[in-house]
Amino acid sequence: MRVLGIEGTAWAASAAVFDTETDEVFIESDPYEPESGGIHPREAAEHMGEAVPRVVETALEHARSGGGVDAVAFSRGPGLGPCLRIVGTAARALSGALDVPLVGVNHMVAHLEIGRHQSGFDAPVCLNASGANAHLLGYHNGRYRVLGETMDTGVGNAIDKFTRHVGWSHPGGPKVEARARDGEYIDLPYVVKGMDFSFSGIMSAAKDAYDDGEPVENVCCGLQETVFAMLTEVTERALSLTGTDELVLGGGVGQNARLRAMLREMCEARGASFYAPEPRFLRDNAGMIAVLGAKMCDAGDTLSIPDSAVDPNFRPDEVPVSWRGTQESVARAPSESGTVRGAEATVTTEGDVVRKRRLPKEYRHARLDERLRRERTVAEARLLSEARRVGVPTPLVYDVDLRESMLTLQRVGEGDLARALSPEATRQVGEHLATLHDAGIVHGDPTTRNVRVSKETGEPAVFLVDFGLGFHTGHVEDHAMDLHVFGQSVEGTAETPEPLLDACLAGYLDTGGEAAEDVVERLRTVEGRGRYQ
Ligand SMILES: C[C@@H](O)[C@H](NC(=O)OP(=O)(O)OC[C@H]1O[C@@H](n2cnc3c(N)ncnc32)[C@H](O)[C@@H]1O)C(=O)O
Ligand SMILES: Nc1ncnc2c1ncn2[C@@H]1O[C@H](COP(=O)(O)OP(=O)(O)OP(=O)(O)O)[C@@H](O)[C@H]1O
Ligand SMILES: [Fe+2]
Repeated sequence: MRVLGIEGTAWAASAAVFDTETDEVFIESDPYEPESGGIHPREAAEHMGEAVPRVVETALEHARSGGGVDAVAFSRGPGLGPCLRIVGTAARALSGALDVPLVGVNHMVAHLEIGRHQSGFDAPVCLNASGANAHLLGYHNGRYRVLGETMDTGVGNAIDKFTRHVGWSHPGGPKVEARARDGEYIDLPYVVKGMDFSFSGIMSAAKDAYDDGEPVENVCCGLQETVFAMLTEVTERALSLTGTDELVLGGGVGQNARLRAMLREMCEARGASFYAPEPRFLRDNAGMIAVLGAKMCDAGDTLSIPDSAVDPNFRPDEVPVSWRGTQESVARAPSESGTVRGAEATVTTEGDVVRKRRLPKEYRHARLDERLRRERTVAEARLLSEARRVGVPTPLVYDVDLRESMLTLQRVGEGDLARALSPEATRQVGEHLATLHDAGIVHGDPTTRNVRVSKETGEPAVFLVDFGLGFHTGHVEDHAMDLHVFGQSVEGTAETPEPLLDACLAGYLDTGGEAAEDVVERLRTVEGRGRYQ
């Protein structure tokens, strides 16, 4: 089968032909390059109007030599409405004229499927690092689950905003990469919440540093080291949570050599396999649309013209994944023998005592690494004790060794919640989170791996562990984020998440009273936020 792919969500007018027999992908692209500032939707659409017919013609010419095409696949979203509509119109017209099926592809899922296709991995975690997006996806229960994502802008857009501020032309990513090579690392805010993260604080700090006279190459270096360390950390957390040992990278920012080096190093250190497609498949391109289009077409997942509207806010977790088995999953049964390797630390159990040591992470800048290990060890020791004082079951802290970033803790529970999920247990998680929040504490990373379950007395009793990302706050948004992080971890790994999540919220509301109602309301906003900016 040969599939024609058409891409044009924002800047790349691109057409491709994928031949399923030879696995060859022919790509013809024509980028829109704004004269000044960022991507302007109207100008971008004008570019699509001119360039799409041209690149399509070139691709079709290529296909004709092989006998034509058997299907037309196009990017349905997410992206800029005016651009998407031009691509949609072109695709509909072509499928009609050539009398072949029409396939509507989610651009973000295409960014990850190309890596899965080329790597041959079964069930990887996927990091999409693109301009308008940044998220971690894993296939589970018939959908791609968002395990973590940006709480504000996409990673490329964040970098591009900084480069606009210093007067560089779009796109800024490659310029930051080049200048960072001559720079020295500077400290910038580092914000991760479980597997979610945010760029707004670091971007304002980077602009301020530049305005205050810090040499731009140093700001570029600090920016890359911080932003990519954040992405690598949350990726490692997703590997740890799901138990998988495969990672694929997608998206235009994936062209950055420093990001790829960090991810590769992190994977090597934990014995995971890493795959990054070559650059022509990382940046926006129609090749990835054609490749996923072929899989969808093969599964009979085609569109009638009336159902083929584009969707500028098309989320990857909305896509019914027709081309994969429903039993496949990114989640593996966690192993718990001897030394456990979390995302951050190595945990060794000796009788009733566990030693949690935050070993240096070679992938991140030594100064950043030292700062994070120290801050988190201190926060964890303090918050474990404070939580315990307000009545939340946590391990006793026996010893704190800051030089080694090591905590000696009481061993609690017989296993992780990930292996003992029940509505009774998640209800208790809800209750404990409400108690914590009422005391002005957030956990910061309440996943199913950071809750221990004991069944000594028959009924499950849960303990919260791993407060390294916790902090003091009375903000509704921070409290809602705790619930959101827990929800994402349950959805990404549980067989039937709904009753578990309902029980958690019921426990939260029963214990937390009126304040909890505000938090749950905010949770709905957090979940419904269209984060594509
Ligand atoms: C929805 C769709 O239109 C959007 N596409 C998109 O953002 O284009 P993409 O090609 O995936 O990524 C472009 C981004 O990738 C960044 N970029 C390109 N080369 C880079 C490099 N060497 N280092 C860092 N960033 C780089 C650019 O600065 C720009 O922000 C998306 O996938 O989010
Ligand atoms: N006090 C404890 N008692 C029993 N088991 C524990 C205790 N603390 C941690 N563990 C176990 O060790 C695992 C890793 O611990 P922890 O989550 O603290 O490390 P981490 O590296 O910060 O993990 P991550 O960042 O991936 O959540 C936990 O999933 C849990 O199974
Ligand atoms: Fe993209």
